Amino acid sequence: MPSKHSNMVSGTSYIVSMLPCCLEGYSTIAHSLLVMLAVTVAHYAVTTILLSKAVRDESHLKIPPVVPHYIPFFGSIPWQYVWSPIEFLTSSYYTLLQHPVRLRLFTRDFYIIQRREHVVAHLAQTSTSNTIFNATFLRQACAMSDEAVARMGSEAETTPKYFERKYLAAAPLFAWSSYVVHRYLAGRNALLLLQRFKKNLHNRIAANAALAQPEGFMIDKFLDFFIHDVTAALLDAMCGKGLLERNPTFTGAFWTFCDNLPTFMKRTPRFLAPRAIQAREEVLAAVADWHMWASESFDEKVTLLDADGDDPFWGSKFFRERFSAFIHDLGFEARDMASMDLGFLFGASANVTVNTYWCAIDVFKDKVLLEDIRREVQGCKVDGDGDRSFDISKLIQQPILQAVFAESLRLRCHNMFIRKTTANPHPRLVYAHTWVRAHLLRLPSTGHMDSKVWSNTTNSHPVDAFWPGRFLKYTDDSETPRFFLVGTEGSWLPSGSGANLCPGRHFTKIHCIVTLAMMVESFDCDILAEPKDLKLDLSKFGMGVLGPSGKVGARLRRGGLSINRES
Ligand code: HEM
Repeated sequence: MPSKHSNMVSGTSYIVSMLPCCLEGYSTIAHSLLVMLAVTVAHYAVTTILLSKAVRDESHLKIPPVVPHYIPFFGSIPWQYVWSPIEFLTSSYYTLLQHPVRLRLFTRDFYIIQRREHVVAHLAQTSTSNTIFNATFLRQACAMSDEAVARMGSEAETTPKYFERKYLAAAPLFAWSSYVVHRYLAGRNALLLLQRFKKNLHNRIAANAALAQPEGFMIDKFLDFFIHDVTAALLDAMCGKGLLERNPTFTGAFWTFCDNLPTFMKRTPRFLAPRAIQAREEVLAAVADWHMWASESFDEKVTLLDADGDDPFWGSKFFRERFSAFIHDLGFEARDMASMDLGFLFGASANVTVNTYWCAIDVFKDKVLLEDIRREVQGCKVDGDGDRSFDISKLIQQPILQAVFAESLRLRCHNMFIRKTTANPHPRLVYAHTWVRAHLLRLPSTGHMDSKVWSNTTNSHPVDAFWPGRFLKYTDDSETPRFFLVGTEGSWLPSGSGANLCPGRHFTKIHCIVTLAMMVESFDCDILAEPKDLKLDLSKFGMGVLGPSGKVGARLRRGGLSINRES
């Protein structure tokens, strides 16, 4: 029987006998780690040298250099973008570079284009297309079927004969659809839309029973007023009354849908986002129901059209003709048509509502600004029309109203323009880089936060603070400021620029200014929010106007001039 002592000896000798083996194991690991470290450092060094070589090369045609990165296969993973996108785009290494760069992510290359002249020059190009974004938005956010999305992006589709594709590098159906939308939102059509919106909003404010209480009322979410009154007035103005009358819970579900854009774009599964997916189903069913009802109720021979060809069922010729073209001429499914119109309603309502909401917060929070705005609004009342109306063309020229609108968009609207290139870029970019065909470009609108453009010399109003004075200039001989955008070209791009410029940009301005005018006229409002609640919610960064991160309550009571219902 082995003694205790002999056990110890054999245990010790076992350990001793294992040592070389373990050390060998450790040294293999250490060796592998050293090799990996050497590879990553060498890879980083090589990509850094290539970058600086490319930057010094001043020949006209070159491909943007790859951003230096350590691990060959992974590429540069922009972690900072996830938790602080604004900081990433304004101060990270990539964006401080003065020329476009290529970001390699696994096997894919993305181009980041910074500096306003580069961004503007690229947006101006008709050889790039935003089809990739449109298709992804329709498929992932609006649940359009793969077949319909494929048709929208197909070069084989034909458009109505009257449409001649002239300048957009988009597939025929996208290009035609864009043309029709631009026509709907321009000239007299836009004026009619505005008149309907103004009247609807006026009537909704006049009919708001809670506002009629002498002591006013509190709302937990000030945004609810915008969702249920302002957005509803706009939806009625676009679609006629049928959509909301037949689907009374539409506005709430619609807002849940709009608010969840990132959820849909990330393809979050239903079990993680049941409310968002349910809301999307509800709004899609409502739009399909409105389509069905309007197409059954409208009779070409009987229905009375107004002088501009609009009818009460479809609300406007635009929706009626679009439905007819896609369903009857092109044979699209009713469900896909609902996705298409839902996408349009999103584009037409989400950003404009949130920006107007911010403007109201800014104005009601600052009593001096509120007085200035009330003075401007008073100066635009139409003589002899009681308290009912404003001279709109004068109203939208008011400097402080315009400055509030523009400053809110500068501060809160952060777009990421995603483009696919199809040809070489504009010749103006002589010292910039050009790129090969069919690559994705991402063009952030970081100019909005460029302190060289937006701050004064003493930096008394930092770029991340709301200050409408940035857009105002006082001339020597006048007490009244002038609204001023000169010098900010390319640094203020809420509506994009160039070939895909937002067709709703004029309506956006009028919507905001008219809504603000009606609100300051009709009621007083205390904004009940802590400064931390008014910080930007970055979850939708790159997708338009960002909302506040916290809950913003308000106390509203009728004030200013009371308004009567318009017939
Ligand atoms: C604050 C409000 C708004 C912002 C920030 C905004 C922003 C934009 C931007 C940046 C684009 C171009 C995207 C690109 O270049 O890839 C765009 C396109 C578009 N916007 Fe707006 N927009 C606003 C309001 C509106 C309104 C009120 C409408 C309609 C009434 C509208 C309808 C559209 C449509 C239909 C497109 C696509 C146009 C096309 O396919 O050619 N937008 N918007």
